[in-house]
Amino acid sequence: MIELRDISKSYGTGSTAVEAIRDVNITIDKGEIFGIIGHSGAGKSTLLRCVNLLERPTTGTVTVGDVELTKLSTTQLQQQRRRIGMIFQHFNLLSMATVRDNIAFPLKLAKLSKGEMKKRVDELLALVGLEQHGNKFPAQLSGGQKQRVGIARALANNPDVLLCDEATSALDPQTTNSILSLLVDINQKLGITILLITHEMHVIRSICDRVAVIDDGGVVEMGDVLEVFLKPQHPVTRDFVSQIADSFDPRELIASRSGRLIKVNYVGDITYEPLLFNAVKSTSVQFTILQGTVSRMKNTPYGQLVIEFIGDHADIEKVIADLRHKGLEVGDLA
Ligand SMILES: Nc1ncnc2c1ncn2[C@@H]1O[C@H](COP(=O)(O)OP(=O)(O)OP(=O)(O)O)[C@@H](O)[C@H]1O
Repeated sequence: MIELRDISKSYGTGSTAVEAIRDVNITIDKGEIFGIIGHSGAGKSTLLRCVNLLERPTTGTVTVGDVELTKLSTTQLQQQRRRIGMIFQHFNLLSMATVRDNIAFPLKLAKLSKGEMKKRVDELLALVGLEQHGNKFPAQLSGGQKQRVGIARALANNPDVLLCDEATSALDPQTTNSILSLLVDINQKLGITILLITHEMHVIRSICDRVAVIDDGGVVEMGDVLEVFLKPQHPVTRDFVSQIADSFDPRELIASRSGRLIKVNYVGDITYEPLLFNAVKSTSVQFTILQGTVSRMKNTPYGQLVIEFIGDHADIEKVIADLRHKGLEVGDLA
């Protein structure tokens, strides 16, 4: 649905030039929720704005659907932008217009009749749960409600793609979660492809299918959220993962424990099965859980444990082999 090929973007020229994006290649499938995460200044906004050409890349091509946007005329580009909705951190609503008029704004540009416009605004108000608030002004709404207006406006022309520019960064945790649920709902009901940028790993973990980590203008890691989250390779990725992980490093225990310390990762329905108990019960091995997380990423349960096994070496090997056979990823803590 979205293809960014060899994208670079520089601001300024000569000795003051800033290379905000360098050689980025990302392909996003139809119906995916794709997240781009990076620290402040990494280039997230620039990259997102390259997708609808609010920023024109210095080099490279942008294709949305089967249309290469980078080679269109201004008029053709305006037409194609209707297929790409966008929401913003600070909502960007018209303060002097009611909720209904804010949502109707892109419909006016698309020259819908009054009747069609009313019908569509009613549908959109229902979709984002604001049926009771159509005649209010933005100043009379909470942050979460303002973002719902932003989402309704972005969806007005039935876009194929929704770009989200730090859409929950100005919201408290509870409101953030309600907006994230709404985005998933929209993705599932309407099949819209969502591309979001964020500096919060929580956002990625809650709703994204895949993630790209960017640092200093380049992609340093990309893949399925589960894969990247459970086995982060790049220091910047590890940094983001640690935002939602236990800050205690279990390797500090190695010197003080006499048993064998093992790290176990598991994903999917086996998370809720008594695999550890079953693996040790016919052996002499005892175990202690030293650290553990059992949680969910989007809809997938997963667990990460650090376990101390005490017992006969051969029996411990047998337990490890049994766990691996059941699909768990098992390795020594090192
Ligand atoms: N219009 C501009 N002119 C010059 N430099 C710019 C411009 N916009 C962004 N930059 C520079 O490009 C780099 C990337 O900025 P960008 O805003 O894309 O990062 P970001 O990851 O979105 O950061 P933040 O999370 O703080 O918004 C930064 O070094 C920034 O100073």
